[in-house]
Amino acid sequence: MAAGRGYNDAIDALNSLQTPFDVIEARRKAGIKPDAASVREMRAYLARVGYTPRDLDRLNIVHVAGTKGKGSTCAFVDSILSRYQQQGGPPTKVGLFTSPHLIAVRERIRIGSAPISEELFARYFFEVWDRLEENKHVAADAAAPGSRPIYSRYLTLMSYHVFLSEGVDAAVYETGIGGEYDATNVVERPVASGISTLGIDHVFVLGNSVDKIAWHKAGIMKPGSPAFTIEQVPSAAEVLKKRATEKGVDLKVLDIDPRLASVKIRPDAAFQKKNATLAVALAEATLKKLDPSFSPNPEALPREFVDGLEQVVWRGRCEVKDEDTVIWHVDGAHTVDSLKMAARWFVGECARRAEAGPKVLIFNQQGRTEAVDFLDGLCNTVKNADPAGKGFEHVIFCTNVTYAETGYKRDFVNFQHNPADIEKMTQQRVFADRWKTLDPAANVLLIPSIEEAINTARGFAEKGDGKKVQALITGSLHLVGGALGILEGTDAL
Ligand SMILES: Nc1ncnc2c1ncn2[C@@H]1O[C@H](COP(=O)(O)OP(=O)(O)OP(=O)(O)O)[C@@H](O)[C@H]1O
Ligand SMILES: [Mg+2]
Ligand SMILES: [Mg+2]
Repeated sequence: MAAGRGYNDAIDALNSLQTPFDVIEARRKAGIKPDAASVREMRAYLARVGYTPRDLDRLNIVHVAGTKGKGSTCAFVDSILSRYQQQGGPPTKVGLFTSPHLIAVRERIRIGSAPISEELFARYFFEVWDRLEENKHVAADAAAPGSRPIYSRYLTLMSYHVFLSEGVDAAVYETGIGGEYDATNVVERPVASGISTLGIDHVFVLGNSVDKIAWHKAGIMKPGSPAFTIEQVPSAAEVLKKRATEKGVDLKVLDIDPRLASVKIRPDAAFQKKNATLAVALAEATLKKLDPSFSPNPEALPREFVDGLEQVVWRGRCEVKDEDTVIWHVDGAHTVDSLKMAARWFVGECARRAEAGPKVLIFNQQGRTEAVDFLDGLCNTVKNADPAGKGFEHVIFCTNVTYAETGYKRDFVNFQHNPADIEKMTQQRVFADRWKTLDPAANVLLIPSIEEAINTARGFAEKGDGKKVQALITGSLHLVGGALGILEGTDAL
């Protein structure tokens, strides 16, 4: 481990906790997946850091699982609760834990909606590091003495330490993968649980059908805590209902909240209204718990809710950035369904412009072979929206390597992918071949870094007739985070 104890040292130490590519592969082949032991292990680490699950009750946790919309829902809840905090509370301090990160690791742990500072991050990171070492024999049956949690679990563990140390009294938690065996599921008495839209993702860990996936997500519902979800596909809805009954949980299935009719939800799309509906219910449940005098008004949302929903900041999702020669559309969608959604949003934005130039796609998704099937919906949605059936003119597949010269930004170092695949652009070649069959008219390019991909798109504007290029950057939050970092520099956080 590095000798220093600054932020960069913390990120280096954290990166050392990534499971390397060859270990991931070996586990995959052996069929090893997270199970109940993963949560026992988290509890053991929690004990080594000095906490019991009872201590987490002080955080009044709102817990959110789902395939898509978790982060957005959490951001809405955080934003609403923050308005109450700003007026003197309750709550007095709001914490937000999300994943993955877009620009910097510390984004995952926020207080008052702002990522914790580098200084605070480094301090708490090493406090956890030292406590794990000092107490390495505690609960030795559940976690090997001297072992450390892997990357995402370490951050989860650290978030509890940060929030408890800083006196957070309402904390919004996004699950990492699934729910039942997720690191965040050490919480036993959440204030409320919410399950956002379910679909197919993380097939190896969670299973290959929506009902299997729903079983995992349902694992965050806890007896004694209210639970909410929104409309789901029937097979998912059924599993959620069944598991709620088994657990003795009263699961409320919410239709789009009619009180949102007068609220400007962005983007103006049904999926986002579902996220907002869920967020409103979760925020109401939290406020009821924290303030016995709070009672929801069934007719209209209070000002704090409206402001919280309308002014939420959730970067990298449906963002438009108007540059001199390029209009960038940036969205971190990375499943079949959410990419269709992103494509629809993109064509909607393009349709509003009378004078506009060629459409350019910058796409990547690293390490998931099934990602090649993400392309069909993306290609066809754009083609079908055009009266002449014209799709993207230029299609760029790049890696998630940030810079042409210096490689990855420290916060994006990733040992979990096969380095040879990135070097040879193996995955991008598969994407390119597929796109050529989907749209033979497209100019398909392979470009090694995000920086060069962005410059290539800018180049199309120079060669064009002065009309602005309309570019969509999508497929991966790593790609989108790297792109925003390049487009905005350090201001992106
Ligand atoms: N309810 C939803 N249904 C379908 N797609 C959605 C929904 N909510 C958001 N999306 C799409 O998915 C993208 C990611 O949204 P968000 O960050 O809220 O999801 P997440 O569940 O946190 O995903 P991740 O797996 O990256 O953690 C958005 O940019 C949007 O395109
Ligand atoms: Mg996900
Ligand atoms: Mg997320």
